[in-house]
Amino acid sequence: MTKKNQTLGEFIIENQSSFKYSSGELSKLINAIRLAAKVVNHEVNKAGLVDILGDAGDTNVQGEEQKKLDVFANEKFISTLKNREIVCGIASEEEDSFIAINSNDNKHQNKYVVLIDPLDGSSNVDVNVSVGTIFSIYRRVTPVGTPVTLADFLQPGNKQVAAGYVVYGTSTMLVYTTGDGVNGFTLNPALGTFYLSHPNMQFPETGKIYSVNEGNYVHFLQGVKDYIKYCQQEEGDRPYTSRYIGSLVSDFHRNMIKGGIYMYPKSSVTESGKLRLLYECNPMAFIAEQANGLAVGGKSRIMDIEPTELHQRVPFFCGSRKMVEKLQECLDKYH
Ligand SMILES: O=P(O)(O)OC[C@H]1O[C@](O)(COP(=O)(O)O)[C@@H](O)[C@@H]1O
Ligand SMILES: [Mg+2]
Ligand SMILES: [Mg+2]
Repeated sequence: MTKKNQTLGEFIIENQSSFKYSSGELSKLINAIRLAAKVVNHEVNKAGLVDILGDAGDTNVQGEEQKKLDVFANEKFISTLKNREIVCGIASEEEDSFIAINSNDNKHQNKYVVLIDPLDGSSNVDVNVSVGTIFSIYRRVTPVGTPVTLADFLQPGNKQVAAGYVVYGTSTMLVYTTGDGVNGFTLNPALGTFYLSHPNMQFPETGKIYSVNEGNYVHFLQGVKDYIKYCQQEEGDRPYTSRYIGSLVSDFHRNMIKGGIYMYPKSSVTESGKLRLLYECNPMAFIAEQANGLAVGGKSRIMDIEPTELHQRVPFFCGSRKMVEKLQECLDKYH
């Protein structure tokens, strides 16, 4: 029974039995993510006081300039998971390839792999605007006891066993699902404890907020342009309000609470869109669907896309059911 203000630790133990593969391993994994999130939160909160702002002076496999906090968060999540020997592999936005984790006895006994966007919204890091972390968890497909392979990571989103995000904002929250609804926990910084503050989160059926980088408008497909025009029309409960933080986690979180749609379409400049399927779109899609929302790439359900590459990008439309359906209606007219 979900009790408001239950600690995350209590919630994990209490809900372990409702998880069909429960052996305690996933609980340990979520606990490790909780710990790493607190370490990163501590650094983010005092970012201006320590030498952690600005560029790290390196580019990642996406060709993006890495921020010092990207590198810090990446190291913290990887070392926290590695040291606890609870995963057999990790893939990260900041790592070219996946990392195979050998347990001390070299027996690869663990059955979960984690895919992570250690710091989401990097363009906002230096300007004190909320950022996040995104994680996605799968059971491996290769036999336990053997080294993980790429196949363990290239699984469709509908195979996820858990997914979540941390938002480092005015407060710090960890929101996650194991396929049994979505729950949000707020960190009490004085106690260093996450408490259940948002039980059973649900996207409102519809909303009045649309989130898209309109700076790319001229490059969008006609169907997307039509939907944005629809949002801006003086009719019925419209025009909607445009809100775009530029951190997927923060835009998604606001829209899940208030009702809204987030869009990162493909365009003549970003042919496959910008967001990465495996550690941005799939985890957010799992949460959206568990919260009665929708997540599509256009016609296709994001979680049914068969991945082909670790860092592949896809167009992403996600949010309140009725708003995503209206967008699809606009797209269907042309494509
Ligand atoms: O600046 P743009 O092109 O609008 O892109 C913003 C989007 O890119 C991202 O920052 C990509 O994520 P990373 O910061 O993890 O690379 C999303 O969080 C955000 O929604
Ligand atoms: Mg990101
Ligand atoms: Mg990132």
